Amino acid sequence: FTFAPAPTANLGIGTRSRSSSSKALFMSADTPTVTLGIFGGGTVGGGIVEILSKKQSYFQQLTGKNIVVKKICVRDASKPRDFALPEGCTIVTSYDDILNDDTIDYAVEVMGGTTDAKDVVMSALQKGKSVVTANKALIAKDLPEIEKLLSSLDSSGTQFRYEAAVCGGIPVIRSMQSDFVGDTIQQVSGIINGCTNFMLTAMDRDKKSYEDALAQASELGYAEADPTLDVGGFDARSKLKILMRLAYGMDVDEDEISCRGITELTKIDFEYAKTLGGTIKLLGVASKNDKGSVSAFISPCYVTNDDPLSSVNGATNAIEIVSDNLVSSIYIGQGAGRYPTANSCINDIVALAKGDTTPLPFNPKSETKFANNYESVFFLRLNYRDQVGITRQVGEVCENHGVSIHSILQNPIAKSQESAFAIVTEKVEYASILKVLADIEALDWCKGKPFYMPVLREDWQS
Ligand SMILES: NC(=O)C1=CN([C@@H]2O[C@H](COP(=O)(O)OP(=O)(O)OC[C@H]3O[C@@H](n4cnc5c(N)ncnc54)[C@H](OP(=O)(O)O)[C@@H]3O)[C@@H](O)[C@H]2O)C=CC1
Ligand SMILES: N[C@@H](CC=O)C(=O)O
Repeated sequence: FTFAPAPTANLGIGTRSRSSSSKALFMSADTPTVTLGIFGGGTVGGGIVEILSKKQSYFQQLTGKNIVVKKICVRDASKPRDFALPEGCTIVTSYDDILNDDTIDYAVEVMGGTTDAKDVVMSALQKGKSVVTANKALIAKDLPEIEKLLSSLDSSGTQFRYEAAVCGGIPVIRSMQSDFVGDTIQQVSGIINGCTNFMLTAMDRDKKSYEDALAQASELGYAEADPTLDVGGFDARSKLKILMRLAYGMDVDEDEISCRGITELTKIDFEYAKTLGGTIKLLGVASKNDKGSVSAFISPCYVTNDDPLSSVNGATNAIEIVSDNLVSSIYIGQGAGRYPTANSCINDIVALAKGDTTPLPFNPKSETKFANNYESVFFLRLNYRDQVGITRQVGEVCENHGVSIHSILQNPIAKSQESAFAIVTEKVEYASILKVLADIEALDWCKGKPFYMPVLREDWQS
């Protein structure tokens, strides 16, 4: 390949640029090169390689450098890849092939997991390689340790970027790192898992079964390697934890965040949601209360049809940030999939190659406390064996825990042994709802675990 020499602006800022030494790998003998080692050649890794190939000369103009993928580390080197290997790039299976290669400037970690991925990221940083990752599970777990390492490094040119880790293609990390300095964030909420939003849309709108919806989401590259992380809400919880750190400077223990995925949802919940004039979305919500502490949860939520979130379908994500100055900012875009996610990694890679440093220091650690409770209107669904006095007993249980009932819905009973009705409460504490549910579950007519979900806006019926 021969390209015209690129402008030489920005050379050497934040990177260890060199002149190229190999014609096969490098496009021009006198254009500096930044060399990548990518850990992972799957959905995201493949997308990064494809975009880099497609926009190679544009990136050269933009950064003044050739951005070259030298090695891709995978688990199984013999597996066919669905992307073309760049010329001169080799597939390797040992992390050290990248980590110990001094000609590699940036490590891109897109293999997932939290054990080997952590070793790879820490080791790359220690060796002076800037790191770009899409791994929310790792960041949610280990960002403080990574930051500590970063601050101990001699070279401020060694950077760590993770735009793709939250909501795939939406540039929300960058925005939260740089656009809210003069603002105070009160609430961060929204649809932050593409796989489950795709599934809920497929089940509700397209009448697909849960299994078919999940199979299709996996096929399209939306699901995690272990889809339990998606359907169980854990992937969304990792992202919410990262957003909470950026919004409030707090490091909450992930396990403290109430986390319910979409596995408890049944057809009847969608039917009742429809009767109420809305639908169901898996949401992450972190909100400051009037005492200054922050509560958070991942849960299916009832959303009215006139709420903007109700029409966010497929793998699209949407995050609303409520803050004192900007009031409400909504970010909508593709939250999962090859190109949206790779696009965010590419933005990080190109920013590094240009010599940009991370917009601002990460939000400094604050003393903000986590409160494992929140207030909401709740939707409850109870499966029961029909008998006299059920609604009276439910009313009594609610009264015992100070929970006021707003309405009760019951579709005509088709099978007396297998019926379900729904209750909508007034605004109450989550802790009270848990007590109500425990008492109801102990009643002899109650079949299985009652289901509950918050109703998104407290003014939903006013
Ligand atoms: N897919 C998406 O929409 C998004 C994904 N992410 C994150 O990006 C990361 C990658 O996701 P994705 O591309 O979908 O995952 P894939 O499962 O598609 O790809 C993972 C790649 O990593 C390789 N790999 C996995 N484990 C190892 C290991 N121990 N040693 C060497 N190579 C390994 C695999 O090798 P092999 O091919 O040989 O099996 C594969 O090439 C994850 O952290 C994920 O959470 C973030 C946002 C969106
Ligand atoms: N599995 C994740 C991928 C992106 O983060 C999702 O579906 O959101």
